[in-house]
Amino acid sequence: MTTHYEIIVGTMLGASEYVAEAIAKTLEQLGNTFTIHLEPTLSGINKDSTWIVCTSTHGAGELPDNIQPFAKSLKDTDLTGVNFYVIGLGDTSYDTFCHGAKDIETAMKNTGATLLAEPIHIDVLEHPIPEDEAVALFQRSLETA
Ligand SMILES: Cc1cc2nc3c(=O)[nH]c(=O)nc-3n(C[C@H](O)[C@H](O)[C@H](O)COP(=O)(O)O)c2cc1C
Repeated sequence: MTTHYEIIVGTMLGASEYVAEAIAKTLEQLGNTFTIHLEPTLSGINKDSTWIVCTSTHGAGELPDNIQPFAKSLKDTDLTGVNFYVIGLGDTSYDTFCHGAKDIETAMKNTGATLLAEPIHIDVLEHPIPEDEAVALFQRSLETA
């Protein structure tokens, strides 16, 4: 069955965008379709699709600027029935490792949306090319979801 995926990207320096593109390629090879959102807005994202939030963390554990308006708009929104995955990029030298991804996971759950698999948190210190690790882990998530 073909599934459409809405890939919501939070990025400052582009690494999460590369990860999103690699995930999209994998999904496409499996016969699915996708849209990548680099300036995500709630109204622009299809609620009948599966969502993937792919975001880094910046500042002192904050979400990148481009995804902050989207994250704020989740408050008081009902997304019951929406299924989602989370892929976070971070650096374990910060004690706020992947806090942005963790915050948006909580915000999504508070809307009533359903997390389909354990969130993926990639340490870019250990994986300087995070897309390879992300694809490997995400393929496992698809199998268990
Ligand atoms: C100024 C700055 C602050 C950062 N703060 C955090 C942080 O608080 N927690 C974390 O896990 N990673 C942090 N990182 C690491 C980034 O999340 C990591 O480099 C990531 O790969 C960047 O992805 P992007 O290019 O998609 O933004 C920080 C990086 C920079 C440059």
